[in-house]
Amino acid sequence: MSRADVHARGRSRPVTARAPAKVNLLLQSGPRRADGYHELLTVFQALSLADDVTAAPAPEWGVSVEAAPRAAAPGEHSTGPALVDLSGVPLDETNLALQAALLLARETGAGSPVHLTIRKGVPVAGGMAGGSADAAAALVACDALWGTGLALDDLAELGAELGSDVPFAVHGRTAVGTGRGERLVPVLTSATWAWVLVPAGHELSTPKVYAEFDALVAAGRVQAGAEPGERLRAVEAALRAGDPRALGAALGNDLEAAACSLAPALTETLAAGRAAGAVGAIVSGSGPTVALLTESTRHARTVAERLRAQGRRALTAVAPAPGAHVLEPVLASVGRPTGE
Ligand SMILES: C[C@@](CO)(OP(=O)(O)O)[C@H](O)COP(=O)(O)OP(=O)(O)OC[C@H]1O[C@@H](n2ccc(N)nc2=O)[C@H](O)[C@@H]1O
Ligand SMILES: Nc1ncnc2c1ncn2[C@@H]1O[C@H](COP(=O)(O)OP(=O)(O)O)[C@@H](O)[C@H]1O
Repeated sequence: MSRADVHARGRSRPVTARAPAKVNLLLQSGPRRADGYHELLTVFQALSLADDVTAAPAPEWGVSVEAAPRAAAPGEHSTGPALVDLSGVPLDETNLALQAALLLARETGAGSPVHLTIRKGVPVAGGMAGGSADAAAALVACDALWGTGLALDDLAELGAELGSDVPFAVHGRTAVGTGRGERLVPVLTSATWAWVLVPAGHELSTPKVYAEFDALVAAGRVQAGAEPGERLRAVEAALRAGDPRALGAALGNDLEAAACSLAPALTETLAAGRAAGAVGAIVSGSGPTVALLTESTRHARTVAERLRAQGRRALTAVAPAPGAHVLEPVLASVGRPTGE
């Protein structure tokens, strides 16, 4: 494609894209590889909890962040700000959304400077891949703004250079991830799954959690990647059957012991989630968000309310959600996830 074609297909107005947070229904980790990454067998599921990124033509490259407005939950009459702490989001060239825009510009030769505005609904450093969602949304928004017209697979491949979770944020839905998590195969599920997310109010660093996992494996306290096929089959069967209790029983995360070792209060949060009626409770990815599976959206609201009554934060979300996609202007203000 020539540069002239690219500009003819691009847009002159700002473009907003939305990309989902994720939970890992299953995360099995082998030992650390020579390149420093762990070989994973994971099942990702994308949530209605999401970040939006607006790309607007600007004199110079830049990024800013604000809290996403929250839609009214059913039965509520007003909306309010999302309770996401934005202080952990870098506003320099280490920001994953800005890195994504610069990478796409470099690879295609098409881009001119943009200012990116991130509206965050996903807790930062919470094990829900919010930074990866921002990178995926920036790729999709800039692709539309500049008219580069890359296929989703090409955007996902570029995204893998920025982080292992970025390809999944591009594709969304439910998928098995292998390699370092960047190689994806979709999983069939026609059911809607209802989640409650309990943010911890502090961050956990992904590299530190993997390092703690290595230490626990070396000490013989955790096994690296036991019985991968069997556990994957149980998750896939529950997804196909649309059975929340079966899926709740099949959830598993090899990083959970490491996350609980670094943040011991998580053990109590997992127990509180089960006691509140969740059919499955798991640390999301490297944590510290706890993801609770429930039987229906109504049940999710009940579980969330029980947890809030104990003074905990609880967000509700449904899954699977689509991957990164452009929001046409009329839709940009609707469809926000609900929650406390
Ligand atoms: C644990 C998971 C589970 O989905 O998600 P989060 O909890 O961070 O959301 C992922 O493996 C995180 O993926 P992501 O956050 O994209 O990590 P990357 O930027 O690629 O890597 C950051 C660091 O994590 C470690 N890392 C990551 C992926 C992997 N398969 N093995 C690793 O050991 C490495 O120390 C690496 O330097
Ligand atoms: N756009 C972004 N949003 C959030 N974090 C970002 C972003 N860009 C870079 N980061 C860095 O990535 C780290 C991990 O953030 P995040 O993706 O939210 O969590 P996790 O890896 O636990 O899923 C943050 O601590 C921050 O330093």
